[in-house]
Amino acid sequence: MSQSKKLKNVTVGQVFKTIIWPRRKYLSIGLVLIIISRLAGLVLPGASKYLIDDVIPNGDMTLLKWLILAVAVAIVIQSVTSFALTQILSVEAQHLISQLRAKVQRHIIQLPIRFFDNSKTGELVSRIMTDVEGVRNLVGTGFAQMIGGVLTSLICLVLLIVISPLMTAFVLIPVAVFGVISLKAFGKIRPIFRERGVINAEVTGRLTETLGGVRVIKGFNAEAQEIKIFEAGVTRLFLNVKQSLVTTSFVTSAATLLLGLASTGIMGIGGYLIMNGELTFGDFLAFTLYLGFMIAPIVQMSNIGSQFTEAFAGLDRTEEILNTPLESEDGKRTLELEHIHGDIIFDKVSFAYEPGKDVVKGISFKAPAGSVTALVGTSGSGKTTIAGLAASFLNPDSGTITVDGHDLQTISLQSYRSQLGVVLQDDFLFEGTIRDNILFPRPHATEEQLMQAVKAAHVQEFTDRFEDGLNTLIGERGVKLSGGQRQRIAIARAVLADPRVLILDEATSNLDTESESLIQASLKTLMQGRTTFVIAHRLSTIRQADQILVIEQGRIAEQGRHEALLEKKGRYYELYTYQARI
Ligand SMILES: Nc1ncnc2c1ncn2[C@@H]1O[C@H](COP(=O)(O)OP(=O)(O)OP(=O)(O)O)[C@@H](O)[C@H]1O
Repeated sequence: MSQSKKLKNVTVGQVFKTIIWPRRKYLSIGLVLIIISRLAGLVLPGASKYLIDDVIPNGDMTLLKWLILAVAVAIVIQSVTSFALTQILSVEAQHLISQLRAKVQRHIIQLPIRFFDNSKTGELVSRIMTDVEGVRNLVGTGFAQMIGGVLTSLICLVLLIVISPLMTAFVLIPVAVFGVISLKAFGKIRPIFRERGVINAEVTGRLTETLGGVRVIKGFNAEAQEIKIFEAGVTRLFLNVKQSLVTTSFVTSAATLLLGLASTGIMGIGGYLIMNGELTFGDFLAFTLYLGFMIAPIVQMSNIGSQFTEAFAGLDRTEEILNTPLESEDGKRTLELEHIHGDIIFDKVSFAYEPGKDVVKGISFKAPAGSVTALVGTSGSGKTTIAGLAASFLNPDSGTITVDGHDLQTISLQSYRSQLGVVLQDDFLFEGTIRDNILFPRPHATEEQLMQAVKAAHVQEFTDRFEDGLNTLIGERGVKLSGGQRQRIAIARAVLADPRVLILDEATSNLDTESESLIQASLKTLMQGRTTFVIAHRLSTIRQADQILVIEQGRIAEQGRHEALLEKKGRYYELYTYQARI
């Protein structure tokens, strides 16, 4: 709710400039087709007048033939133009949707990590896939209907005035009342549509989490709770739709009522005028038919109006995302480093997720190029945050981090991250082959480079057992891998990427001895010659580290190598002996 309040309305002018104007070619062709189609549509009521006033009373067979020919041609024109219209405009609308989806995804993926910390995955999926869908109404057939409707109504209005100004005036009053009602109504439902986007995203977000975490849910027997939460979500969605339906159906009914009353009045006035000889039967029939043609689009407008309102509401939300600054949009990040040596220095670095609550408090240390810095400490002490700062995922609130003497905040993300590698606990593998997963950071690596990485990470030890080797599919449609196997793929990927700076979050899970020793060996190769920050859980890694930082509540409590720290019998000794006891 608070999110929707923050939103600014997208204006008609903005939409015209960014969506309508660039498509002026399609839309003008569409417009011409609409004009032809609507004019053709008026041939039938026009012909009826001649049929009644001239052909039938005079028995004029020649005129009858011409009339029938004209009506038949008009109908063919109408069907051809409406086909072409749908083809041109609907296809262009879908094209626009795909372009917008790509644009929103491109933007979202470049937002800072902090943004993702605060958003649900499913919610973002919904923003990319669903929010932009409404725009099809702006460019697609909705647009054609609106322009066509306005045009038909105007032409019919002129024809009605020509036939009888008095009867036309009688019709215009309810039309004006209807106009006021519908304008008010659409102003009211725009926030409802926007709220729908929010609810939709929330419900989808939770659903994605529920399905992803199904093991935990079943493990805690929490199905009933999730069912309840989802039901509550879909009910909110239903109530929202209901609310907008009440408004739109009110508008449609108001139209039917007001315009129906007008038609009734017309019957009276028309009958009176015919009896007085001031109106012919043909004119009366044509008036009634034209009136229908004028009214139909106005009633339809309520539908189109809600489609437009929906489009605008979706655009409001899309615009909000597109206005969120990209992580690279920090004017200071202009330094391009061709090659990074990897000397990293933290100088009095502080960081807070929430203002006033520092999680990292004035930390200073040096990580020389090629060294391994192990971060140890209790849970929540700030290890991941420090690693995130070194990875440029987070920026210090005060103090500086320098890389080869340059402030990390001035280095372009592209140039730093191209020399950065991360191996995280629950590493990200996607559907595809093992080969694709390893090649992911360097899709154009040679077979030789790939094989080197595969060997270094001891991936072959298990892929050799698969019939398709490295080409084995993993994920839903392929084999399931063990935790240790997944880690080795992640390590192979990092070896192939050959980064200068490496962030490593060691897995805490206990592995069997064979896996464990293979992983240790792989990690050793991986860390060699790279500036490594490792959130260390394995004793072997900690022992070999060039320096260990013992983190306590965001500060470095102790610093040194394993043996020296043990001798000191301080905090590290306590942690170490406590772990050893377990
Ligand atoms: N995205 C976030 N928003 C707000 N607070 C956060 C966020 N991430 C972490 N914190 C807080 O910052 C503190 C340090 O967290 P951090 O993840 O760095 O600790 P850690 O030492 O890595 O813990 P662990 O070993 O359990 O992973 C914790 O108190 C945590 O609650």
